[in-house]
Amino acid sequence: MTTTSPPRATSGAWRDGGPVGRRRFVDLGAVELERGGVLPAVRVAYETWGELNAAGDNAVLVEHALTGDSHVEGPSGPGHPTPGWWDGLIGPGRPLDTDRFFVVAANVLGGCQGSTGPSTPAGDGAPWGSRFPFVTVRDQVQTEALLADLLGIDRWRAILGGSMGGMRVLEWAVTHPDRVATAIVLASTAYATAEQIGWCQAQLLAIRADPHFHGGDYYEHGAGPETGLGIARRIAHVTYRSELELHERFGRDPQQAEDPLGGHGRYAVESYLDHHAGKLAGRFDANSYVVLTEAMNSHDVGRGRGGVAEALSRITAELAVVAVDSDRLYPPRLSHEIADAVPAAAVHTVHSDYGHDGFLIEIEQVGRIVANVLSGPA
Ligand SMILES: CC(=O)SCCNC(=O)CCNC(=O)[C@H](O)C(C)(C)COP(=O)(O)OP(=O)(O)OC[C@H]1O[C@@H](n2cnc3c(N)ncnc32)[C@H](O)[C@@H]1OP(=O)(O)O
Ligand SMILES: N[C@@H](CCO)C(=O)O
Repeated sequence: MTTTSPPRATSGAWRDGGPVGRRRFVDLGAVELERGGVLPAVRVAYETWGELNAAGDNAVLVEHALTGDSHVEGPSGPGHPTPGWWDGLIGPGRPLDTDRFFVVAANVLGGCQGSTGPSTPAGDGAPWGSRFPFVTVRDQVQTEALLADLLGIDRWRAILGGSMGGMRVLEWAVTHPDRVATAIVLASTAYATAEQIGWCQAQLLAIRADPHFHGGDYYEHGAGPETGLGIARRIAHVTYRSELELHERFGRDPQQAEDPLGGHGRYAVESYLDHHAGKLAGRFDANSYVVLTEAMNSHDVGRGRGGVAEALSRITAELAVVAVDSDRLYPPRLSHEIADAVPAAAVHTVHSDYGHDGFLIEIEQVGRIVANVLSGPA
């Protein structure tokens, strides 16, 4: 196997941590971080579908977005608090055809669904909390490269993902061009834009201003910063949808019998956002939200590489860039910027009324694009 960057340190023996439901765990040892320092004893949770062939050249990596996890496909159950977030994409005869492909999905470094993150124990047994280091998208990809090594995958047949997942796809293709045959980047960008960073600032402040945040060391307290996390989700969720969808779906309707003009009642859209806030606060760790949001803000494939265009020129993979036409958070111009820098890249458009979340909702269109891109030989 060859890599284009020197391997970073790993230490300690790898071991398979055994399954929980479909989810398996590997201990990767220590991972050196881009910003300095080392994360010791990194563990990654992952799931697989299908079989790795004898040549080891049929593996596909699916990269999840901010609040996703390794459970791309299948019902909820032990180890899987939610159903698959791209349910219908993986299986025999499906776009990620398990008769052809060995599909892998891992929970991201810094996450809260089995991989090492702020809520997992540090060496002293207490959760990392505020001590968890700053990690970048490159650190996350480096961790996935170590996982690939351990799974015996020298080169991915394809890597695909949307939003924050698309950031990791691009970083893979730029950092390890010889390890990626096909890259599919959906609803994403080569760098976090000023507006994206701006929306994230408000979300981070909402979490950090929650009195239950305790600087990130809230685990030993009874309550965590659910209110701040919920406000962050409300802000983010509006950016994930389109103005027209919200208008046509909710308009100025009150929530059932509530009276918004009375000072206490809610509009239906407020109730909808309350619902999404409560759901996320019930399933996601606020510190992970902070760590992953800061990682997204750090995203810039051009950093230290002579700029974005220079970095993208390293890509040798077949590159498909997928834009959602109503996406106001990762607008289609950002997909075209990527494609413009990679002469052989193809741009595909998903038509959706739903905005950025269209990459999760428009599963049939996404599936058709994925199947089409993967229909040929590597
Ligand atoms: C199913 C899961 O949770 S998968 C978990 C992992 N998820 C991920 O990784 C991706 C993150 N997920 C998401 O971002 C979102 O859940 C999406 C994109 C999948 C949601 O997309 P959509 O299917 O369009 O759902 P939508 O935004 O319309 O929300 C539907 C929910 O809002 C609720 N809702 C709708 N209107 C209202 C209202 N006026 N008041 C209160 N709740 C409302 C519905 O009852 C429904 O609740 P439920 O999801 O608990 O059943
Ligand atoms: N709704 C998605 C969008 C992030 O891009 C998530 O929560 O992961």
